[in-house]
Amino acid sequence: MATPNRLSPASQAANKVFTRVDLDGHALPPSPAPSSPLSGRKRYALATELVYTESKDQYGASSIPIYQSATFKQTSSNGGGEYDYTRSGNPTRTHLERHLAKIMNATRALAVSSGMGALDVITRLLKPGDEVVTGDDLYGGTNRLLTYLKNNQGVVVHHVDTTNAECVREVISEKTAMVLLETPTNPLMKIVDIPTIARAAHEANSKALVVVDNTMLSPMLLNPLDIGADIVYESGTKYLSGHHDIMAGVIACNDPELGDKMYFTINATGCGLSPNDSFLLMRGVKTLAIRMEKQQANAQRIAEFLESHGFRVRYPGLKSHPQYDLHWSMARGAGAVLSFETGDIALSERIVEATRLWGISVSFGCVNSLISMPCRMSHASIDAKTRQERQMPEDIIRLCVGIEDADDLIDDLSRALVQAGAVTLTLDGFNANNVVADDAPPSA
Ligand SMILES: Cc1ncc(COP(=O)(O)O)c(C=O)c1O
Ligand SMILES: N[C@@H](CCSC[C@H](N)C(=O)O)C(=O)O
Repeated sequence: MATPNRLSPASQAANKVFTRVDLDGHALPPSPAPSSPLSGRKRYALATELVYTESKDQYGASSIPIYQSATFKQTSSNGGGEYDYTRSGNPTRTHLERHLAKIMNATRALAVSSGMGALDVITRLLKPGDEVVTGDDLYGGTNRLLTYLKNNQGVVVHHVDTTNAECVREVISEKTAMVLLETPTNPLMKIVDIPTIARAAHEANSKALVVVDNTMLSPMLLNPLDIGADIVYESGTKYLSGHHDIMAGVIACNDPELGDKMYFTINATGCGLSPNDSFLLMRGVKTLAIRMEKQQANAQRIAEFLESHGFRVRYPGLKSHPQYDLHWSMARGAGAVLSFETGDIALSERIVEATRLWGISVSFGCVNSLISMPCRMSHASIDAKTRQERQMPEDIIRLCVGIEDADDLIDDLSRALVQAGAVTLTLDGFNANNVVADDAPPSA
């Protein structure tokens, strides 16, 4: 990372009205929001905090205006205004970031142009020779970026089974600069013990950064910063926005220095979230609680439906999930993504293609329900050999459950299962034709 500029006396004078400046000498808006409970006011329940904002808008606008402006006029030749250029800061984005800091239990939040953009900002904290410890069941794009860093930037990346804290301990050392975790993993829905791994990482190297990708759960269901993480990030494209109409990424932390370093990268590279997308993300966040509640209730019903008909279902809301207790020791809900296996790749393809209500699409967290085959779609950037080594079943079907009527979703899925030949009809209903053992490979 480039050495930060020192402030010239002129900039110091120009910025004297601001209490904090960034690594480049720009004034930093106070974070979190003045409406934050960290400023001493009563903390409401999360569903309330998601919608509650205090705006100082000159006309009392109830919703943050979109400051669709690249530049901001200054009142003096020294500059020094709170905003000068949207790459460096924009009032709509700042409003969103303050709100995010509040709901992510952080003192600083940053909004960028995608979830991968967020991980790019975070991994720029690394330098050649640094070691990263991460999972062997990761989102495909995360795996791709880490592979790039390994091949081109001299970063050493260890992929281990992060669902087994012992496997993580074995590779953690004083050289570990970052531990990058996802829970539940995408798409195998495996659970990672954040507090135990964070403790092990910090014991080995007090400067090691524990980073958690919280995309699958959102701040509605988990606050990784409260249980040992140093940085949390998520794809705002998913639950936070909820409608698949924007790409966004959010990052949050409690260490001001870390926050400033990441802000430096955002300003230096220009990946801050646009004013219009900041507005849309802010609007989406307000309905997070009600969407997540409905999506989760639907997901639970669908997981139980599939399991009761003999499918092997991976969902932390099911008691049969091998890490059910661990998940619920950290999280407030199971989320709305689940996966199941059929034992046969062609059969899975027929099921996916036979659904009508379920859109064949990557991504999750949207109000609409989606169905996909991760090995062909979201995780196709992980090569087939690596997928096999990581025991990712090629026949796995991922369901990302939306807010539709649960009976309609179940009816559509039932029809698709019958049409695809995945089940045998009996007088009592139907049952999966193939019972998938825990470690059985799917037939091609
Ligand atoms: C778990 C997870 N993390 C990060 C990302 C990256 O987010 P984005 O698509 O917004 O770049 C995704 C999906 O794309 C994801 O599923
Ligand atoms: N073609 C895209 C695939 C995006 S996958 C989006 C999402 N994270 C998911 O899991 O569905 C790419 O190459 O990144």
